[in-house]
Amino acid sequence: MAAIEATALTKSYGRTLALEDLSFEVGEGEVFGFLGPNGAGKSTTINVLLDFIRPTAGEVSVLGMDAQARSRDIRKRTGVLPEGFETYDRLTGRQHLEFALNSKNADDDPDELLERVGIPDAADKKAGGYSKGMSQRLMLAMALVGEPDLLILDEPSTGLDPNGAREMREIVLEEADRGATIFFSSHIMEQVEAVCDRVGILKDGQMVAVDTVKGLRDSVSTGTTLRITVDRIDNGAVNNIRAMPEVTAVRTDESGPSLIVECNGSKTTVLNEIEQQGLEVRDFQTKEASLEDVFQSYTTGREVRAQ
Ligand SMILES: Nc1ncnc2c1ncn2[C@@H]1O[C@H](COP(=O)(O)OP(=O)(O)OP(=O)(O)O)[C@@H](O)[C@H]1O
Repeated sequence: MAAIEATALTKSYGRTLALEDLSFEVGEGEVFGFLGPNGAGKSTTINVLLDFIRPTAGEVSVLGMDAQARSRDIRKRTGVLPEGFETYDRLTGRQHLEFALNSKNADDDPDELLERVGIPDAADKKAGGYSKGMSQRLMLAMALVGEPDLLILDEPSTGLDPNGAREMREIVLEEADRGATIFFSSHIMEQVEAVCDRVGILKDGQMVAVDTVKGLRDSVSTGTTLRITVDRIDNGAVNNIRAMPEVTAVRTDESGPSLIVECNGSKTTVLNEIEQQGLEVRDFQTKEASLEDVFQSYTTGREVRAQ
């Protein structure tokens, strides 16, 4: 059973088409990254999954249940960290958690939850005095209440410092280990790259790519760039390497000294040829397209070449 199954979803707000014939599936236990530029339709999709808004057309099932007919049952088994949701100034961290525990009929220990999200001393302080990062951590603790089967995290790193962002990643991985499915929207590519099994890229309400990070990289990268540190640069050798069928470009960098070789074939063949040309290979690095490059390629149409 898929944890989320969206079929031909369309949502229009007047003349704005926020989602257009959007279909995708998230497997049970999967960590799925949901990327898209501002206005692509990410929040709209999440709101449809939770039945906060109704689609103009199409169907969604969440945890095997129809998102509209069974929204209460779905929300009981789902932890949500919504984007831009504000804590209640006059309630303490513990009171926020008690509210979440009651609504989920769960019996987690609020202190343990706050400890887990890194704000153990905040339990009895009013949320009005929390920093942005503390509020975000409290919201995460609320999402974790009751060991949900599905976690929907909308921009979970908002307001977090680098340590907070790392702890967030660790919690996502722990939850995945426990067997939860995680649907994770983010603009921070390192976060997505570090935790997601698969990534979907949304643009103008349509899913323009869905794959593993590696699969996405392979789909846009026009080749591999090798930076090879050699003992010296020899123009004759460089010309011979440039003439290899798998090599598309060679640049030299006197500092190093290094050769920067763009190739479409095996890097071993290139390295062997460099040695055949009498140069000594001292070190080499391979640079692949980053998820950032991939995102740019799918959302702006610009060609990608790893630098
Ligand atoms: N309540 C609304 N009324 C009218 N238009 C809306 C409404 N909510 C969203 N839209 C429009 O629908 C489109 C998708 O918006 P959505 O908020 O889902 O995008 P998003 O990918 O979450 O963006 P962001 O990354 O900026 O949060 C946008 O063009 C937006 O202006």
